[in-house]
Formats: sequence, C-alpha cells, structure tokens
Amino acid sequence: MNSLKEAPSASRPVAQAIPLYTNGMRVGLLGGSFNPPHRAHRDISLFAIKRLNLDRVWWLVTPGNPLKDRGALHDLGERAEAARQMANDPRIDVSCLEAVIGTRYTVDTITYLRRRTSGLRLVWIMGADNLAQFHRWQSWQRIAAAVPIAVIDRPPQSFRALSAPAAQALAHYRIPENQAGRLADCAAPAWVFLTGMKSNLSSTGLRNPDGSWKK
Ligand SMILES: Nc1ncnc2c1ncn2[C@@H]1O[C@H](COP(=O)(O)OP(=O)(O)OP(=O)(O)O)[C@@H](O)[C@H]1O
Ligand SMILES: O=C(O)c1ccc[n+]([C@@H]2O[C@H](COP(=O)([O-])O)[C@@H](O)[C@H]2O)c1
Repeated sequence: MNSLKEAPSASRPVAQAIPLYTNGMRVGLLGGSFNPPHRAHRDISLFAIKRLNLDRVWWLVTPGNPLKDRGALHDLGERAEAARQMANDPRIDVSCLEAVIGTRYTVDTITYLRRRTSGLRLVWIMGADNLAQFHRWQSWQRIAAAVPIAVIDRPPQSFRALSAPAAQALAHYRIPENQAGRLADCAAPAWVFLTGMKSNLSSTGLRNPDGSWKK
C-alpha cells in the first residue's frame, strides 16, 4: 500500500490528505461541499463504483466551492466528520486534500493527484448540476483533458446539463452509457452521462434558512 500524507496537521480531518491506495486501483473523485453530506452522496458513490468498475471513491471535501457563497458553509472539520459518518462504507474515503494543498480549484487538485498517484486510474465524478456550469470552472478544458469524467443525472438538471457549453464542446468525447465500465481505462478527454440513478436529495433541502443543518 502507498500512503502519501502531506502537510502534517494536528486536526484529524485534514491529517489524511491522500487515502491509502494500491497501484492499479480505479478511483473515483467526488469533490463536494458536503454542507451537509446526505444519502445521495453515498448512493451516487456506490452507483459509480458499480457502473464504472471502480475500487474506491474518494470524497474531497472542499474548503469552499469557488462559485458558491461561503456564508452558509459549515466548518471544514465539521463537514468532513459528518461525511465520514454518512459514507460508512470501506470503499469510500473522505479527504480534505484541497485544504492541505491550499487550493479550491479542481484543476489544481487533479494536477496534484495525477503527479503523485500515477499508478491510479482516476475518474472525476459530478452531478448533472455541475456539468451545467462546468464551463465556468477554472481551466475546465484542462480538467477534461486530464481525467475521464462521469456525470450522474440529477433531475431536473438533465436537459440543462446536456445542452450546456461544456457538454456541447466535449460532445465528441462522450461514450455511450452501456460502455461506462471502460471509462476509467479511457484516455481523457472522455466522459459518460449515467442515467440509472436519480435522486432529488440536496444539501440545500437539508439546511435551514439561517444555514444551520436540519436535525
Ligand atoms: N441528488 C444528487 N444526484 C446527483 N448528484 C448529486 C446529488 N447530490 C449531490 N450530487 C453531486 O455530489 C457532488 C457534491 O454535491 P454537494 O456537496 O454540493 O451537495 P448538493 O446537494 O449539490 O449541495 P447544495 O444543495 O448545497 O448545492 C456534486 O458533484 C453534486 O452534483
Ligand atoms: O475549480 C473550479 O473552478 C470549481 C468550480 C465549481 C466547483 N468546483 C468543485 O466542484 C465540486 C462540487 O462542488 P459542490 O459545491 O457542487 O459540491 C467541488 O469539488 C468543487 O470544488 C470547482
């Protein structure tokens, strides 16, 4: 087993920057605010493991989505601890890697991981709501060129996502859903839109108007 532990920290949530892994593993990366984590995070992770033939999914708890208002964002440690409790599966690891390496941008995270975990097959996982605004992410073309991407359908975002600028620009690189199992082996750019799981759950629905988490 390889273990890379960057920037030692006294606090448990950030101590484990890169989860334990073995070369050759197929690892899905689910970046998220997890404010709070919910059942769909777990469900889409297990769905992705199955459909993409992954060994693991790493939840990367962001210090703060660059496109979201951070006013209502709970403390990173609190979100990471809640995410660990929600994940509750040996194939899902929770990491605060981005806080450790000091970035909020996915392009930096992917670049960092590609350099340090060259023995892994990485897949970026995101819900359809994120595909709809992927063209607003920093250096989104570089992300798409660096790692295969799996998009999980998320009603009511399906049409908006598939007609959005990034989906249009990358249309040529989309593989059919029935070939999702080979996505991790594809050279980027490559992406798939998975429709087999649909959940209406959202963190927004689990927050009170003042930003506190519903009990
Ligand atoms: N119900 C869902 N179906 C598909 N993807 C989801 C679902 N919930 C979350 N995701 C995806 O999981 C990742 C992390 O999501 P995040 O932590 O922002 O939760 P969220 O429910 O989208 O939060 P919020 O409601 O605050 O925007 C994102 O890529 C998001 O698209
Ligand atoms: O890099 C960017 O510009 C960027 C812009 C928007 C979102 N992201 C990432 O997308 C992931 C999902 O964010 P969220 O808030 O929808 O859970 C999370 O890892 C964010 O850091 C990244």
